[in-house]
Amino acid sequence: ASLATTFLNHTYENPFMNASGVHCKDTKELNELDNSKSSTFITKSSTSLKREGNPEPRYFSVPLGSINSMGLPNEGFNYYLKYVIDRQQRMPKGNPAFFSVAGMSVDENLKMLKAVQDSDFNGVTELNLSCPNVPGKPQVAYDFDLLGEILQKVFEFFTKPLGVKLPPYFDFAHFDTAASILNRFPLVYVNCINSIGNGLYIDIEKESVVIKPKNGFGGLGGEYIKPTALANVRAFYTRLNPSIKIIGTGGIRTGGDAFEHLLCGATMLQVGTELYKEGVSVFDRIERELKEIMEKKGYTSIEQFRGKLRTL
Ligand SMILES: CC(C)(C)CCc1c(C(=O)O)[nH]c(=O)[nH]c1=O
Repeated sequence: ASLATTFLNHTYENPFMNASGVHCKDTKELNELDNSKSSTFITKSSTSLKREGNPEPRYFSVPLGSINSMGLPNEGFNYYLKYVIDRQQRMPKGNPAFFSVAGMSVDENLKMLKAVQDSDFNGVTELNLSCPNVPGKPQVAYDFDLLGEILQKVFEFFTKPLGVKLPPYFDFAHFDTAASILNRFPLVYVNCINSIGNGLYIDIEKESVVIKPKNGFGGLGGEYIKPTALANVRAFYTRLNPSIKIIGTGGIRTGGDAFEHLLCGATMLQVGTELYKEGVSVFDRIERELKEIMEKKGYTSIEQFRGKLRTL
């Protein structure tokens, strides 16, 4: 069975890569990803300037996943742009890399995207729409008027491949409204989902929360979020123009989880929490497990079952 995956006219040897934010903060982590069985990588969402992020503990692994309130710690936009452009020069035939931006304001996002547009970067850009809005208003992706406005402004000048990272939605009216907005723009993909926002994990022995920022509230990842991730992948796969691909992120721990995301219609698959727990060897394991499942079912390629989820 082959895991070959064509995405944006490039054939990757497999659909797997890291989720932004995990194992992608500096050159060491990015190089390790690039030399792993991950088909490519995405950088930590960058802001214009380097950010320390929130006080620690700000990430905590738990039996069924993870909780985090990192606060966008990153080396700054120029650091990551330099990394991906140096890599293009080092490996002109390398798989296209992904570059994530998450400005703290609409203007900061536009400024960074203009810089990407004017640069030699020839990979894929991901706009993290969980980026914060003005205090008191929900994140951009949950403010539908602002969602349309920011994409309108971006596509007035951005002509390189652009995808968006979406938080989970939980209501059909939200799936419908978000999809109707996204369908208006020449996006190359939507990435479903970001962590489920503002969960709370408690250590019963200490009768305490486990992360310091936000009184312990943080984004959930891992097994907790797979059903929500699958639903969002399926909801957007069935609502968006076929030209807008789906990247499946959320709860991918085994080859079976990957198979389920592909059944829902995902093209590329991102691994976050499990990569944090296992390190880059997670890609070897998940790829082996997915191949075993495909062979048992008689599939030789992913196209034979992608999107073919049955209903009753
Ligand atoms: C939540 C934000 C800090 C606004 C964006 C960065 C981010 C973070 C983070 O840096 O805290 N964590 C996530 O699970 N998803 C994200 O998109």
